[in-house]
Amino acid sequence: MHAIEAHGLRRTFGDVVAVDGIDLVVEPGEVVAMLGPNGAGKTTTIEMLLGMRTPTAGTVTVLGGEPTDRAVRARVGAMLQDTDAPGSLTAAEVVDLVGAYHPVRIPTALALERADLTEHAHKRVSQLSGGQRQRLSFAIAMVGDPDVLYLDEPTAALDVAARVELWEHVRAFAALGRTVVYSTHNLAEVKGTASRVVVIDRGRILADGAPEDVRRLVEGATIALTTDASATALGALPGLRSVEDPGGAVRAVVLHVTDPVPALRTLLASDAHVSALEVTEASLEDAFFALTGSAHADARTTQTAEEALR
Ligand SMILES: Nc1ncnc2c1ncn2[C@@H]1O[C@H](COP(=O)(O)OP(=O)(O)OP(=O)(O)O)[C@@H](O)[C@H]1O
Repeated sequence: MHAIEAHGLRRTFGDVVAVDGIDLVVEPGEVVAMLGPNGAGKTTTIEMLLGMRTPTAGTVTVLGGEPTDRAVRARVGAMLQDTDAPGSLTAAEVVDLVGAYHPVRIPTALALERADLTEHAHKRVSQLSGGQRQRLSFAIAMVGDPDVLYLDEPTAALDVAARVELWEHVRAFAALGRTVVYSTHNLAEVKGTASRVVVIDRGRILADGAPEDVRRLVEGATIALTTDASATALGALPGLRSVEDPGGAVRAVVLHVTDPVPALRTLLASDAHVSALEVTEASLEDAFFALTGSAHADARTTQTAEEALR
């Protein structure tokens, strides 16, 4: 049995097509990162997988049943972007309440511990900071010991240390063989956590596979170096992406090219002094930009680099 099976999922809001025909089959134990820019349709997709939002078209099955079935809901945990809990209750009381709904649950203290909220357990929700409230949402999502866990941009309000902790807890949870689907627009949050990445933009899936496979969808390399080459010489290089300290005698330069060899040959054949040379193959970030058409953003950067050299 698949953990999640969605076919032809579509959702419109008036004229806006938020989700435009998504097919997604997730097996138990997979950790899927739904990666996409703002407005890509990630939240709407998660809401439909949760049975909270009715699809305009398409079907969803979770753990072999309807996502709206009580028995299915009891085995699903969700951390959404804005979960409201009664401000007058303490964090522990809220987790307790949600735990009482689940036939199988973990102790409240353990859920709070996994969310690093133990020391704030007896604070009222209204007294928690934004990040602490987000961690409370994580504790709520975990208390029912779910088989399927959805996390919608779970680290948005968290500081760096809290982010690291949260991903450690997610990885430990996934290591138990549970299914996790999370949304993010932060590439750093794909690496090391997701076993699979689904790149989504304008309501459609653009790529779906292991992070390594998605990265391989784009060819190319990034060349970083420091040089005293003239502005004219730099301007003639292909794939110029950024120039640091354009007015200085020595500049840090980044190029993105399909084939690094001709660019390197041009550079090294010139009289310019080149140091700190680093060539790296295309990253997941490059793949993401290429797939989502955020290449426009790249073009803008290049233009800025060229303008900086003028
Ligand atoms: N309730 C709604 N009413 C009208 N339009 C909506 C509604 N919810 C979402 N949309 C629109 O649907 C599109 C997809 O939104 P969604 O929130 O699913 O994207 P997202 O990928 O989660 O974005 P973000 O990263 O910014 O949270 C957007 O254009 C959004 O404005």
